Amino acid sequence: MTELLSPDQLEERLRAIGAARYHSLHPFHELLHTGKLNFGQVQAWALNRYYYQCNIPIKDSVVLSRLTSVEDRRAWRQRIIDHDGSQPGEGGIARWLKLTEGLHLDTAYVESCAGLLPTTRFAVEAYVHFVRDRTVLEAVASSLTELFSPGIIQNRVSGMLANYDFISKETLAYFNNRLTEAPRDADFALAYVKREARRPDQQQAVLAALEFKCDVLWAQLDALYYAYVAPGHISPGAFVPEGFTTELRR
Ligand SMILES: O=C(O)c1cc(C(=O)O)c2c(n1)C(=O)C(=O)c1cc(C(=O)O)[nH]c1-2
Repeated sequence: MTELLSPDQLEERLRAIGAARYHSLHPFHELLHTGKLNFGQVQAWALNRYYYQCNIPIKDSVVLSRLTSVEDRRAWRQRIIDHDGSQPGEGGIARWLKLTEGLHLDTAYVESCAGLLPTTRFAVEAYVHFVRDRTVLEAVASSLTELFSPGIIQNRVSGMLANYDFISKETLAYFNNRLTEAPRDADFALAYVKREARRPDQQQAVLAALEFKCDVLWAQLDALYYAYVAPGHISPGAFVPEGFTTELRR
């Protein structure tokens, strides 16, 4: 029988999953942050990640609809506002489009999602389906990768600014807001699971939800690596950068 963990032991186990499986450890991120990728490879990353960005508020709307307490919904709805904004041109999705625009990608093409790698689509959709089909506790727990995102975002922003002449503070503005939004969201989700996971089976489900989410993030980077770095097999129909080469910058 699995033992019942104290709330703090549960947190410790969650943090251990992040330390072992978060996408900060993926070799594609290492290349991205240290300036090794060429322009086309960075374009491919931003284009594919757009699909994650635009599905996050859909995912959060599903979670919102499943939370039964007014207080929890009040807190959760801020996530949707953060990404969708309250006016045209505001919010995280619009800020992500500033990045893709800065990388010379046509906005209509990005928004059409026509150039995605199939794995990007499948991984992101698996996340949306997970929060719909599993318990609301697992749905909340699956957002807990955000506990680990401020570190990688800081590395990414400083690394990309230092290493790519085609990247500026303005194009990376998306990440500024995340540095305050992510800890706020993660604190809420962590308190929620520590409070609500009161049985061993629920605690195991929470841990498995975080592992699942790490897989969602990891699979997206595996797909980028396979298509745009090595061996460089771009899926039929997916984005092909101009003058595509898998040669890395030195
Ligand atoms: O840049 C990153 O590495 C990163 C990671 C994650 C994450 O850990 O899921 C998110 C984000 N960014 C992000 O910008 C974001 O809005 C976000 C929402 C969520 C979520 O699961 O609800 N994760 C993340």
